[in-house]
Amino acid sequence: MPEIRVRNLTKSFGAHRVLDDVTFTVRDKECVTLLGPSGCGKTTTLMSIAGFQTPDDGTIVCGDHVFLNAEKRIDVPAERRNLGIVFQSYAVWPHLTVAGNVGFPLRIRRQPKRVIAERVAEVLALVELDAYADRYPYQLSGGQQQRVALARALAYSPDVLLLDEPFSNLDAKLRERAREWLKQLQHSLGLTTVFVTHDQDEAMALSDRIIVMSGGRILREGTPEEIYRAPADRRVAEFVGQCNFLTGTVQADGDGTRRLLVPEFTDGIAVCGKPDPGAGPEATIAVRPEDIVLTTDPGDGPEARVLDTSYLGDHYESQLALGALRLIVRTTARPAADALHVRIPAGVATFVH
Ligand SMILES: Nc1ncnc2c1ncn2[C@@H]1O[C@H](COP(=O)(O)OP(=O)(O)OP(=O)(O)O)[C@@H](O)[C@H]1O
Repeated sequence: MPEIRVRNLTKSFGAHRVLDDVTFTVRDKECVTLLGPSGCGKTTTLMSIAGFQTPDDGTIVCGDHVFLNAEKRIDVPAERRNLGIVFQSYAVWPHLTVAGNVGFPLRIRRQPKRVIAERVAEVLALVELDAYADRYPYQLSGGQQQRVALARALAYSPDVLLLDEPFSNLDAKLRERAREWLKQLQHSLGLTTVFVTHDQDEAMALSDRIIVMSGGRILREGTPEEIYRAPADRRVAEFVGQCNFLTGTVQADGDGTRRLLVPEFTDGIAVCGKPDPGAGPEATIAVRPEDIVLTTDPGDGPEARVLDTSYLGDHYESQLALGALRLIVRTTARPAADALHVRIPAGVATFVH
């Protein structure tokens, strides 16, 4: 499968710039997710790759095939890009059976009947719907309909798969199953895939890499672990999981470690990794709720008061007060009501811009 190279995409609707210098690469066999809040430009980016939107500027290349070169006025029509596309709504035709739906792209490509029948049987087996070939969409569940849409996208062996919130109409349980199932299929077929979602759990579970967008720009790009552990940008940290933010002054220790000095933690908080907070003395760090340790040892850290605790099945989530500072903490055991001390271990806090 080819890789996709998107360079310097820019798109405005009137005075509203919805894509601003968007550049990324999706490598061969990779599943990359565009993640971000509603209106951040994910769909516009995907539709530009698909050929349903024409950016004002930039280039899109798929393998050796130049899809778009705005400067040279190259814009290959969608039907000549050989992409498999699945949208949010179940885009299956109600008047055609499952087999009729899946075979449709092959019929318009004037493939012989025998070839169509073989290929339809092959992709229906892939999406585990071989027993449903003669059913009509109204006789299928939402998840099954979405699998028909996916089978249809796979029927003509696309070079790349483009998926825009394909599971958003499914309930939570079905969504999780569909996600697992798509991941296995994507890996076993080695499909270069671009996935669009605003659901961070879905992005984390499915992707080799995640691209976080906001306001038409890419904020951060990395593996799910990199995005979660070192978000680098406050908006990314807020969007992917929960986070505590603490602002203070930076002190560099002799051994190269840096500490954030905040009034509540008299010894400061050891901060790891990049990015460098910059030349200024003030910086903000991000600390995930599950990384904060609660103890009963006064030597461990400042004393905290529990404002509220919620039981969430596999963990407890508590709101703590340390003077004026508020922290969200996630623990496996219910925190003690009093004599509670807070420790932020070295290596868990990262700088954010
Ligand atoms: N045809 C259009 N005319 C004017 N504005 C548009 C058009 N299409 C998209 N936009 C605007 O461009 C911005 C980006 O839209 P886009 O659909 O790419 O966002 P998104 O991140 O996919 O959002 P969502 O998750 O809600 O689908 C939005 O502010 C949207 O209102």
